[in-house]
Amino acid sequence: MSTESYTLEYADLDALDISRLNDPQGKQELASQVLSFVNKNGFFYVKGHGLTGDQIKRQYSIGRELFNLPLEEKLRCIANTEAGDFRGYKPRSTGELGARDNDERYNIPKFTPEHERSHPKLIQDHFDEIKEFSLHVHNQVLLPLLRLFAYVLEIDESYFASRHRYEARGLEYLRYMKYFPRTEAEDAAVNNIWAKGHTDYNTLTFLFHQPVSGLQVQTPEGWKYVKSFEDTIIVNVADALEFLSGGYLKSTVHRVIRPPPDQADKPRLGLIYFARPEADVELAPVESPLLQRLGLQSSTEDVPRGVTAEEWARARIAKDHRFRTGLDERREGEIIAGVHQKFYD
Ligand SMILES: O=C(O)CCC(=O)C(=O)O
Ligand SMILES: [Fe+2]
Repeated sequence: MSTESYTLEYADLDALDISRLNDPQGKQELASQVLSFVNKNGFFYVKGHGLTGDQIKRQYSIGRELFNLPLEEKLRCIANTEAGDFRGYKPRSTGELGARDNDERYNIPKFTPEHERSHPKLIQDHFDEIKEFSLHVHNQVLLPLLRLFAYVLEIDESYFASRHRYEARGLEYLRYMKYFPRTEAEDAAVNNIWAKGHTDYNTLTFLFHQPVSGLQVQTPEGWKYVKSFEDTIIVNVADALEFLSGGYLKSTVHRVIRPPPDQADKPRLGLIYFARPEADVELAPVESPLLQRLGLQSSTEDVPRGVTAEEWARARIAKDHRFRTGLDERREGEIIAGVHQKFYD
C-alpha cells in the first residue's frame, strides 16, 4: 500500500524557483510571491536549487551508514549540547527518556579551520563531498534567498547576506538525522508525537527530500502535513530571521508525528541544513521602508534586544539539552532577554 492510500491534509505552500533570480523579471515575480505568503507562513519550497537528486541521495547514504556505525565510535564525537554546542553526535535517549528523545543526530559545522573537529572515519572519507554539498547550500541557496528577502524589505540587498559570511565564526551545520520507529502503544503514550511543536532558532532551515511523511506545520486551520517532493527543498524561516526582520518573516511552528500506518515501522532519515547568522550578529530588527509603510516597523515586543545569534542559539540548545536529559520537566519558560520560547503539541 502506498502513502497515497492515506488521505493526508497538506499545507498549501508556495514554491520559489531560485534559478530565475538572475533574470530581472524573474526576481520581480519571486519578490511578489514572497510578499504574498511570507508574512502568513514561514514555510515554502525552493526549486531550481542546482543540487541533483543523486547528490541528495548520496548524502542520505552517508547518513544511513553513519548511524549504522557502532555506538562507541559515534559517542567519541558527542556534541557538547549542555554548553549549547550542537556540533557532532547526539545519541537518542534510552529508557523513560526515550519518550521525549527518540532520534539520533550528527551535525557537521562549517568547513572553516576554526570549526574543525574530529569525525568518524566515514565522514573523513566523504569529507570533500559533504563540504561541496554544504557550500552549495550556503552560497547557492541561502545567500540568494537572503538577498531576495532584503529586496522585498526594500533594504540594502546585502543586509542579511553580509551577516552570514561563510568564513566568519558561526555555528551553522548540515545535519544527518534518524528517527526510530516505535510500537503503536509506545507512540500512543506520547500522543503520536515524534518531535514536539517548536520553532527553529537559526535563520533558515533546509529540509531535503525524504519519503516518510510526518512533518507538520501549524496553520490557522490547525496542523497540516508538509509534502516532500523530489525536486524541492522544504524551507522554513527560523527565530533569528524573524528577529532580524522585525517579526515580518515568521519563524513557523512545526512538529513531527508518527507516520501513516504504511510507513510507521520504518526509520525516518533526515538531511537538514541549518543556516545561522554569524555568531556575533545582534538579533536587532532592521529598519525597513516596507515595514514602515505597513505600520509593522518593530511592532513586535518579542525581540531579544542586545542578544547575539550565538547567545540565542546556545541558550535554546542548552535548554533543549536539559529537557531531553530529564534535568527540566517543562519545556516552557524564559530563554534569554525576556523572550519566551513557546511549545505546542
Ligand atoms: O524531521 C523533520 O522533518 C523536521 C525536523 C525538525 O523540525 C528539526 O530538527 O528542527
Ligand atoms: Fe525544526
